[in-house]
Formats: sequence, structure tokens, C-alpha cells
Amino acid sequence: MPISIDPPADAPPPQKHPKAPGPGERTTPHYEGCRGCGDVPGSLRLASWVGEDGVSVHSRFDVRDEHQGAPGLLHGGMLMTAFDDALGTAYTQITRAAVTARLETDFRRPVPVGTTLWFRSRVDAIVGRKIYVSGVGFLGELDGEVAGTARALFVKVGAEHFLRHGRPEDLEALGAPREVIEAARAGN
Ligand SMILES: CCCCCCCC(=O)SCCNC(=O)CCNC(=O)[C@H](O)C(C)(C)COP(=O)(O)OP(=O)(O)OC[C@H]1O[C@@H](n2cnc3c(N)ncnc32)[C@H](O)[C@@H]1OP(=O)(O)O
Repeated sequence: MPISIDPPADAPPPQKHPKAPGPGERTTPHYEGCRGCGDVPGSLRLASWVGEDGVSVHSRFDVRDEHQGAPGLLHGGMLMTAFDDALGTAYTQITRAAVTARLETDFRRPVPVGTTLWFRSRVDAIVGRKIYVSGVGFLGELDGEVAGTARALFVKVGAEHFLRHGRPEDLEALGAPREVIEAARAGN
């Protein structure tokens, strides 16, 4: 039986992080090697901007041949990847370093190759380490026909999560000293 990811009704409204970009500004990838938003081979190259309210985010994903799951149609897992990243980008405007614990997606319309998908995502609540986020994907334009909807629970983690579980060479490329990685793995 999955644990509920309904945001508590009495949680205070999330506030934008003071260093987050302002309304209309482009957000930066949370990790350059990310296959959702990084500028690397195999990435969806999701691009995101802060919404007019300064807290929500809208994102763009151009669906190409390499994203197919059926003839000429977007793979459902690729849509989930796009939602994961779009919803994750929404929480990074408010707080830092959390990982996806649960992601629920409803697939409402098939998405043909050549479509531009647009997303609106927002943080609904933050309670302790738990971040509740939801989003909608639209065909062709923001607020166009709904292609899918998603809800996610992200759980805040410290740097040790990545030091302990990430691949050492990728962590070293980001500047983490080998001894720090080894200490995290040893549980120190
Ligand atoms: C810009 C950013 C974009 C990001 C997009 C990409 C994000 C990713 O792809 S992240 C990679 C995929 N995710 C992962 O690898 C995470 C793997 N899972 C984990 O590491 C752990 O399970 C983790 C960290 C989520 C939680 O573990 P842990 O730190 O021990 O916390 P734990 O006590 O189990 O859970 C914390 C709370 O969350 C709740 N919770 C945890 N998992 C779930 C879940 N699946 N469903 C509902 N609730 C959950 C727990 O019930 C608990 O609630 P409470 O505090 O009320 O008791």
C-alpha cells in the first residue's frame, strides 16, 4: 500500500529562495550531467523558466525521434522523466537538494514526435524534509490541451546522499576530494 503524497491542507505557502531567479528568468540545470535538463547527449534538454508568480515554473520539451516509445509517439517513461525534472526544477526555486521518493503520472493524450510539450509545475507544500509538487503537461502551448498530469514527493537529502551513493569519478569531476567520498562511504 503506497504512502499518501497528498499535501497537508494546513501547510504554509512555499516561499521562493532569495537567490532563485526572478519571474520570467531561465533556471539553470541542477546538474550539467542530468539527462533531463543538462546539455549532454541523451538529455531531453528540458528548458525551464520561473513563472509570473515567482514560485511556479514552466518548462519546454521538444519531442524528437529519439524519444519514441511507439511509432511516432512519445515514450511514457520519457514523459515521466520530463515531469520528474520539471517538478524538481520547481522545488529548486525554494529549497536545495532533494530526491524523488514518489512520482505519479496520468497519461491523458498521446504525444506525437515533433510536438513541443509545455509544463506548469509548482510546489504545493513543504513539511519537514518532504516537498509536495504537482504539474501539468500541455500539447503545443502553455495551457493548451492537457497531455498529462503528475504529482511527486521529493525528500530533502544532505550532500552525503550523493557522496555515499554516486559514482566516484562523477563526484571527483564536480570537485569532491577522494578522501571526502571515501569517508562518506565509510559512514564517517
Ligand atoms: C532540479 C531537480 C530535478 C530532479 C529530477 C531528478 C530527481 C531524481 O531523479 S532523484 C533519483 C531518484 N530517486 C532516488 O534515487 C531516491 C531513492 N530513495 C532514497 O534515497 C530514500 O528512499 C529517500 C532519501 C527518498 C528517503 O529515505 P530516508 O532519508 O531514509 O527517509 P525516510 O524516513 O524513509 O522518508 C522520509 C519521509 O518521506 C516519506 N516517504 C519516503 N518515501 C516515500 C514514498 N515513496 N511515498 C510516500 N512517502 C515517502 C516517509 O514516509 C517519511 O515520512 P515521515 O517523515 O512523515 O515519516
